[in-house]
Amino acid sequence: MTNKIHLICNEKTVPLSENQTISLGRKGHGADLELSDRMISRRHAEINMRHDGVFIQDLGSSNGTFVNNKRLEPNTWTKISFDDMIRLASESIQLKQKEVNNEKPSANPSKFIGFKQAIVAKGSLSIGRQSNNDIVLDDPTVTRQHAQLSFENGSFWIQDLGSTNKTYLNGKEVKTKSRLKDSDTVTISFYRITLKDGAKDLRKESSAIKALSIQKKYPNNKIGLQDMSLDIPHSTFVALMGPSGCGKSTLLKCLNGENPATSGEVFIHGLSLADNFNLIKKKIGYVPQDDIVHKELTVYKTLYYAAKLRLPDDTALSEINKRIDKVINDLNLDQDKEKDIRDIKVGNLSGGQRKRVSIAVELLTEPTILFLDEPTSPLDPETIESFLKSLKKLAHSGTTIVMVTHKPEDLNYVDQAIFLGVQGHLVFKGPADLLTSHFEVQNIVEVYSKMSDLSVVSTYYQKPSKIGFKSTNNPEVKKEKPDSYWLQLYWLFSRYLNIKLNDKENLVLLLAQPIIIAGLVCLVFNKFQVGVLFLMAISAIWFGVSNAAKEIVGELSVYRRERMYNLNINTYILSKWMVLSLFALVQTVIFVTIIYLNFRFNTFEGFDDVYLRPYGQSVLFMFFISFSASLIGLWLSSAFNSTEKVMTVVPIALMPQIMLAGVMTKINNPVVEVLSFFTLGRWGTEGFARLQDKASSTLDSESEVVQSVLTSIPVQPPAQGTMEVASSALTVLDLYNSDLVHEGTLIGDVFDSFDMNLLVITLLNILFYVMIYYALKKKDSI
Ligand SMILES: Nc1ncnc2c1ncn2[C@@H]1O[C@H](COP(=O)(O)OP(=O)(O)OP(=O)(O)O)[C@@H](O)[C@H]1O
Repeated sequence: MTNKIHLICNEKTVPLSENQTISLGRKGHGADLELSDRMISRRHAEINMRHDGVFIQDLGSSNGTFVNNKRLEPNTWTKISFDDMIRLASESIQLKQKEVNNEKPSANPSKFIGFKQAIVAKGSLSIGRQSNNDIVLDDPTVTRQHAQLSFENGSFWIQDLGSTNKTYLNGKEVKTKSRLKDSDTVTISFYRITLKDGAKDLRKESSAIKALSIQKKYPNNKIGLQDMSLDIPHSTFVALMGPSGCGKSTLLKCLNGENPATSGEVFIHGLSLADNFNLIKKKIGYVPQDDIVHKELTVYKTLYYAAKLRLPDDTALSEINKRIDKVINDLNLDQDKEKDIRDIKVGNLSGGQRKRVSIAVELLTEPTILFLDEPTSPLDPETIESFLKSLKKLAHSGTTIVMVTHKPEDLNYVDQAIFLGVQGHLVFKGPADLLTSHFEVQNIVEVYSKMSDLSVVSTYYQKPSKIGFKSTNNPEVKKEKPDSYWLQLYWLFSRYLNIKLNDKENLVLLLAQPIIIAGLVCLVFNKFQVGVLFLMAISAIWFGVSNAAKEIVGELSVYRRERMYNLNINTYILSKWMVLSLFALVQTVIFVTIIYLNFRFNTFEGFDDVYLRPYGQSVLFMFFISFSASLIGLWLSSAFNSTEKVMTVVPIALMPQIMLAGVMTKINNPVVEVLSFFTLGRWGTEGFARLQDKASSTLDSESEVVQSVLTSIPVQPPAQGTMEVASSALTVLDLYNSDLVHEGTLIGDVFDSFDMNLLVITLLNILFYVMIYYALKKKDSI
């Protein structure tokens, strides 16, 4: 039996060992001593026993830590003794000396000194989120059974058990069972595991953000940020301010890895951002200036799909719902008792609520740091107050928040401020209430005006000391592939389909399009002819392009944010293409059915066999054109940065489809013909003509009649006179444009079959797919 110091709270007792830090926090958040009072912050306080006594420090909790009724300064160690009254919010804690049996190796080695012995004794230790693991890492981004440490053949080993967010050994993903040396570091989420120290939560050990001598130069040689260093402690709420264009967003993107610094290094909880980006990015929340939510989805669906796309695959629905409830509660989103906010569409929320939903999406993964770019700009003063109060509460319960703002009054809610002068100079970092005195002015507005003058800025510029710092150039940050392509594709498809189906107005318009256009075709053409086939091809192109043109550009902020997290470009494109194709199929069926029925039952007397045929193949071919045209629309949508620009270029993309199809005018110029190879208008019309001729040729006896009807119908202006309508033996192909489909053209007979038409369209699809891919990839570095 030995005497040991214990911490006692309610019925719980935790022994203290020398050099051991015990964390205290709210139940369910992985603290060593968990307290159930809701007033307790997630990471409330820490107690540490050293050779010279026992010390306590408050970790910036919302409701404070008290020793003998005196509130402790956050992040400052205070010595405590057996007689002290220690209180965390309303929970009392006592320090006591107790007699205990000598300990045996613990089941949870993270709380045990002999970590290596524990592995040897058990043979292997499981690591994961679920409570039955030997090492429990209570973090939503950790998989239930995440990894395993083992001792075999005289060596220690680490193996990832197929976790969603991976296990890293010295910064590299553990793909196969790997030998572990004493000097190695295993990282899972923000837990660092070494054979010497066991599992440690890095968030408790070092500053949240440390930037060492970072600089940003844009490719056009414009300086985004001048050399600067920063150190942001954990659980602080920081305002990032400065005149317009001084580099606030640039700094935010350097710190969160979206657009890394050109030189220098950023550390997040002691881990190099460049070396560990794939790990760190899962624990960073970032809400850019634009909302990162879809207006068509309800709040619940928004959070549900975000959870499905970001949390480990094995997260049960009950866990997801619990997390959704928690983030809604943390952000005070459920104040309206009349209607559950979960059921309200994001588009029907106020600006402040919408911003909170964007933040809620980010909080699902329990980020350790939250970057917010001007969240208060669109909010009214009343909303700002409650909004910033909930952010402050969030920061003091463990989430470091860096918020870009222009509003001086926001400083009343933050702990620290960082101020940038023009041209990216760091001119102030420290407690927010010292900002004006630092610049010897009366108010923040004067700080702004002083820091807009370059000559004044240089006197306040805080140039970092380079002593002992080795500069790294261009820390390359790579975007990661998703954890499962199929699952990501499934959830993206499902979310996008939901968005489209929820937009009822758009749905009605989509269905009205084929009815109106096909109706007009039937009205204008009293008999079936090549002009109808041409308009079928052009309508299919129109459906495809117009349905897709706004679909990427309209959600660029969501794309960029998700891409930073783990979005794969291919699954993204495919999810869009699949949903758009479904709509294209419905539109095509409606269109072809109307055309078919009209010309089937409304024929010239004696020419009953002249109508659109075969029905099935016509539907499939028109769908194929529309499906292919969706790619043109998606390419336009990915190549430009605003919906207005895309809508301006849509007609430019559509006109060649009409002009180069060979119906309006004969194609007899080699340059124009080469251009026509790249249009769906040409291959679509030609394909329809071939289908028609194939069907007519089976009519044997009537074939001449068929052909004569086709040729006997005058082509509508302006095509009059442009077609060969000379002989009654002509086919639709002849009517269409003999130069395009017969010998004597650049490519002669090579494409003289329907199958070849399909092949060319397929090749065009590949071309456009590659173009979309690279247009989207380019957005990574912007
Ligand atoms: N991708 C880029 N390429 C070139 N220059 C850029 C790029 N992004 C930003 N800049 C320039 O870097 C400077 C800082 O821009 P940044 O957007 O970071 O400023 P800001 O302080 O956030 O501005 P605001 O308050 O208006 O949002 C500006 O002069 C801007 O024109």
